[in-house]
Amino acid sequence: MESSLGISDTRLTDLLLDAVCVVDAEGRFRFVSAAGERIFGYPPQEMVGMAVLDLVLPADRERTRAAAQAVMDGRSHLAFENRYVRKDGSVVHLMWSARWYPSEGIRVGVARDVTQFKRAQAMQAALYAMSEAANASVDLSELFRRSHAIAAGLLPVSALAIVLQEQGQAAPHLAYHAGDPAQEACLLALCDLVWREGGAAVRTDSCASLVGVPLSAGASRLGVLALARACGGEYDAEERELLAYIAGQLGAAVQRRELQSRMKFMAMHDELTRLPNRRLFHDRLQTALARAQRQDSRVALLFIDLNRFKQVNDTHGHLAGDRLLEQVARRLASCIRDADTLARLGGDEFVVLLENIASRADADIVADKIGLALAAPFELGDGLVLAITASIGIACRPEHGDSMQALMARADKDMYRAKHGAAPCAAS
Ligand SMILES: Nc1nc2c(ncn2[C@@H]2O[C@H](COP(=O)(O)OP(=O)(O)OP(=O)(O)O)[C@@H](O)[C@H]2O)c(=O)[nH]1
Repeated sequence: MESSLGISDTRLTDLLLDAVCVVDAEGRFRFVSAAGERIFGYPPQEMVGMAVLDLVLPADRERTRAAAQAVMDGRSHLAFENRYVRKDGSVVHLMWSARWYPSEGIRVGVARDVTQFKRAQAMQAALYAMSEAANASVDLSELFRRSHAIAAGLLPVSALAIVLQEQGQAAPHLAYHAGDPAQEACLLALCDLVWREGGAAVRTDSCASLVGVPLSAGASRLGVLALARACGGEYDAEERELLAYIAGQLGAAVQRRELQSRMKFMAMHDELTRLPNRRLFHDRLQTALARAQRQDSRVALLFIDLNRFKQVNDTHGHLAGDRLLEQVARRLASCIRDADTLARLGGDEFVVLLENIASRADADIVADKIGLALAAPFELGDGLVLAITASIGIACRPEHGDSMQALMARADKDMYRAKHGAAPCAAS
């Protein structure tokens, strides 16, 4: 057919970026314009005679069948969206406008490739969802659960695994796995490969198609995020790119969270010995006293102050002093039970909180144990061996008071007397 300009309609449609498709009543292509090759990946002549639905992504077929029926019932359809599988197996997102011509028995549809737009939309959705998850979730496992849900909303996922490299650990450990348990082993093997080689990897196993991407933030390698899809082909380049994007967001969130928990730890612990600091100790003591008052139980405080520690610093240097404090902390920790609290109040002062003791004698036993533990010489490196002593003061609830202030003051006073060779405070 000629246009009023004397150019054939077909040559005009060939100029369009959108593909014009003419489909017969049986749902077979009768004509596809030149843009069809770019959009569907098939030369237009090869598409003639093919059933439309055979090219539609299986998940979208039912919707597409219903939309085609609506068009054939005379309802023109604008902006219907579905996905086709291109000749090379990749997926293209299309937006259609279509009309049925009853006298010719044909349906004419114009297909626009909106893949780039959809991808940008998906990335945007992932960005929002991930940043929301990163800020809202309370802990890492909740963040991982939400990231899993976001990934599953954008990609086919039958199982997901996250491995993380913790500080001081030799190798990354499994931090999260959800989905088909049968796929855990192959996901872990892929995580191991990605971690060792430092780059994204894909693998097709008997159980699934897998993809793994590094989790990192800046120059820090944090772990690996890996997905499995049980059926329906492999992850294409676009899906891998989307996953890398999610991993980038997740990596930044994990790093932020690690930083937060490190800061939280540092606010409550002593940097040198990693023991609870004064602030955390006060919290624990308050809680212990409240419990003791409820249960009418006994609590003891042991104040431990090293004797002439300043001399160690002055004679052997601050580093030797630090090493000595670290070793003292370890020896003190070995003298108490898990339920007791050992803290460093500052400098060379430590404190032990004993809960649920039967009598003052129990506190004396621990004090003797500490004296013995500290009596053995300390090897501080470079051949330096030192012996030290400590002064210990004891206060017990209820006999020395019921408040934190009263017990701390009493234990401090008792320690001072011990240091200066005076007899312990008289029992009150
Ligand atoms: N190496 C090291 N020294 C510290 C640290 N914190 C405090 N100090 C030092 O510990 C010393 C404590 O001095 P003092 O309180 O006089 O303790 P002392 O020498 O044991 O004195 P007495 O308790 O009276 O026997 C000071 O020299 C502080 O500078 C630390 O983290 N590392």
